[in-house]
Amino acid sequence: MTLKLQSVTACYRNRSVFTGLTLPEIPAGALVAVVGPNAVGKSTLLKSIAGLLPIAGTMTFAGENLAAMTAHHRIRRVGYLPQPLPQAIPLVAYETVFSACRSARGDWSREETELAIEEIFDTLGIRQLALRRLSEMSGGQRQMVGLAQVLVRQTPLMLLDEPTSALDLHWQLNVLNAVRDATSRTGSIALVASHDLNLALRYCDQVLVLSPGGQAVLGTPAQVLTPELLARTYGIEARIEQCSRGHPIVLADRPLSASVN
Ligand SMILES: Nc1ncnc2c1ncn2[C@@H]1O[C@H](COP(=O)(O)OP(=O)(O)OP(=O)(O)O)[C@@H](O)[C@H]1O
Repeated sequence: MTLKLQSVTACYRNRSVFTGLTLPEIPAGALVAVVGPNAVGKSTLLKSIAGLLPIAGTMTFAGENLAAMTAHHRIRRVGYLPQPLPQAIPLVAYETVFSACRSARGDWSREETELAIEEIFDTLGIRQLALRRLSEMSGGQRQMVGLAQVLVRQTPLMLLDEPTSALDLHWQLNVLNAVRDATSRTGSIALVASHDLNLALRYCDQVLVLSPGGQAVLGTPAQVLTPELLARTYGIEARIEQCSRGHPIVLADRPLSASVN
C-alpha cells in the first residue's frame, strides 16, 4: 500500500502552484510531514491528493488511480482534514462524528460504528466533549472534534492539513501520538502539513519540503532538515542541535535578508 506521485501539476485557473511534481514512493506505515513556507502549496498538494482539485499527472494509492476514484470509494480510502477549523454549529460532537463515520462506513453495523466512535474519543482524550455542541466549544476543542471526524473512518490514507494549529502542547502531542499509532498499527499512510519543524522531527519518518519555485525534497528528517535547506527554503539562519535526550531540534536564529529567497 504505497503512495506514488508522478509529474503532478496543480493549478488554480491558469496559475500553477506546482508543476511536474514527482516524489519517491511513500511506503505503507509512513508518517510524512509536509512543510514549507506560507503559500508554497502544502494545502494545494493535500487537496489535490484528496481529489478536491483537478490535476495533471498520476497519483496512485495502493495501485489505484486517485483521480479516477468515485467519491463513494474515495471516502473509505482517503481521510482529509481541511485547514479551517470545523464550523461552530449547534450539533453535539458525537452526532457529527457519528454522521462522518456513517457517511464513509455504511458497511459497519451500528455496534461497530459506536465502538469506533468510542475508541477515537478515548484515543484523542476528548470523551468529555462528546455531548457538547460545537457552537459552545473553543477553537482547539473544535479542531479535536474535526480530527475525530476524520480518524474515526480508519482510512488507509490520511491527509491532515495543519491538524495542530489551534492546539496547546498537550493536545499537539496527543494528536501526533494518535496518528503515529494509527500508521504503525495499520500500515496506513499519513501526510501532515505543519509549520512546526520540531514536531516533524520528533514524530515523522519522512519530511516533504516544498520550496518556492516548485522544488520538493522528500527524505528522513535528519537528511532533509539541514541549515542550508532552511536558509534556502525559509530564508532563515537556523541550527540543528541535539536536545538532552539526543533528538535533533531546530533552532531558528534570525531571518536572512530578502535576497536569499
Ligand atoms: N482557491 C484558490 N484560488 C486561487 N489561488 C489559490 C487558492 N487557494 C490557494 N491559492 C494560491 O495557491 C498558492 C498555494 O496556496 P496553499 O494554500 O496551498 O499554500 P500553503 O503552503 O498551504 O500555505 P499556508 O502555509 O499559508 O497555509 C498560494 O499562492 C495561494 O494564494
